[in-house]
Amino acid sequence: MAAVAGNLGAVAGASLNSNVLVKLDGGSVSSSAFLGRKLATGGSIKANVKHQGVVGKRRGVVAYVAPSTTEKSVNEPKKAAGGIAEGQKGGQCFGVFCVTYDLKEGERPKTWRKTVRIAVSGAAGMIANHLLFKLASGEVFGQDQPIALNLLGSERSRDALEGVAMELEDSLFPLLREVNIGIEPEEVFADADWALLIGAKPRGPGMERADLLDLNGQIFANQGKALNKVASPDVKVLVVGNPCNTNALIALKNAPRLNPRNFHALTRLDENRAKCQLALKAGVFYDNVSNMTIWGNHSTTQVPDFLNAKIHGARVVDVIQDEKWLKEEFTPRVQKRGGALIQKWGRSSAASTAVSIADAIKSLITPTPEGDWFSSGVYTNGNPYGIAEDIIYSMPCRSAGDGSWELVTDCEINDYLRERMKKSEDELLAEKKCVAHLIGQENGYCDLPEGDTMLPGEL
Ligand SMILES: NC(=O)c1ccc[n+]([C@@H]2O[C@H](COP(=O)([O-])OP(=O)(O)OC[C@H]3O[C@@H](n4cnc5c(N)ncnc54)[C@H](O)[C@@H]3O)[C@@H](O)[C@H]2O)c1
Repeated sequence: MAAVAGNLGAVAGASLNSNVLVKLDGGSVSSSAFLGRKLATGGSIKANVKHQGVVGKRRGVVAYVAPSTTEKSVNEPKKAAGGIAEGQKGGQCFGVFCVTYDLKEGERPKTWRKTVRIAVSGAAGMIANHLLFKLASGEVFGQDQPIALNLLGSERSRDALEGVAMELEDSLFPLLREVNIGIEPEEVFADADWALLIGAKPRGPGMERADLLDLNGQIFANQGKALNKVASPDVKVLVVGNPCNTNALIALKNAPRLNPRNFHALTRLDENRAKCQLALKAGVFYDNVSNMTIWGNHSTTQVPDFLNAKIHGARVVDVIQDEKWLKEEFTPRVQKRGGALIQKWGRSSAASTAVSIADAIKSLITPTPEGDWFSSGVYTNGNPYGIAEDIIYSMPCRSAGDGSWELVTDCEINDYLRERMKKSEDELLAEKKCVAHLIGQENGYCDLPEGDTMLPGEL
């Protein structure tokens, strides 16, 4: 943890043990048992600061004030959860986010809602570097919604994680009430209302696809176990790290306490890409494209559904009237968009992925517009499309805006779609066999379909 910022900068360089009481600027500073961040001076501070009665004393301070009407104020003693030592929940509080101020009742921002706690893995990576600032700005959860960020990194990205937290400090986001960092999922996921699982190992040179499934699968098995143990019982889990459908299944299977319906694999980027291509072809602005389903796996077997999609409320097939283009150009273009982007600038999509994560969250916390739907990789426990049960498969969903979703059950499926949907389903069933040892099943074997269908460069 870093407990050094603002007024506390004066003590930088000191090494404070836990349970020390420090008087500072007339306020009282009490410490908790957080681990200290190494300071530039080589010292470390083990203090969680409680500074009273200084609201408005320096510009921007009020922006970080916690208590308000939120019940998750860092001023309140933290209850132990899931065997996590008190003071370690959520990871280690960082810098200015360790400073909390007691506000007088009348000074609390009454319009703010209960703090939402968001755990983000791979927080020092490229996607998170875009996403975290969207979350903190209020763009995703709303301008009256304070948030706490619990950031999970890997051993290798420990320093980078602090760099990210420093940038969050310097951004002075009014709604950002806490930033906690750590490398232990059981600490970082504590009390999480949302878990955005982005961090994963990239595919190394010469690495077989099966090896990657196993390597990343172990990460998601551990993270599933940690979520099961310490996250909020209603935590919404969005898996981004590839292969995201199977990783989501692994996390779900390792979290029996949690509702399987709360696990999602991100296919919103694919949906957005498909909408963009249809808009381009039809010569319309892309917000006129609706009802876009991505069926199946987030791989090149995914099926962008032009049969049920609409432009200006009319069927795409009636507006574009070029079936050959829809089948032979549109479909592979969406399936391989990730690779095309990498060829252009040498790295995988990060900003547009972050946008699509924001979109995916907003789709679950906002009522879906009448007649429309969104795509998400969801648990196939009962569906009218004949998709195998017990996998994570992208399908059309609607939400009442409370974090839950319902399947759209009346899509038209023709032979063209059915054949391709089956291929993607077969791929997911094969991936599931490969990771049987990680989801409590026996007799696993890895016999993946011919060809490399994972998105190029994204693995
Ligand atoms: N589903 C999608 O639409 C989609 C789109 C783009 C990328 N992705 C995937 O998202 C993932 C992240 O992409 P990126 O560009 O941010 O990668 P990145 O390499 O920039 O960042 C990944 C970060 O995760 C960290 N990490 C690795 N293992 C970890 C672990 N066990 N716990 C916590 N952190 C860990 C790494 O140290 C790194 O900082 C990749 O798997 C990529 O394939 C998915």
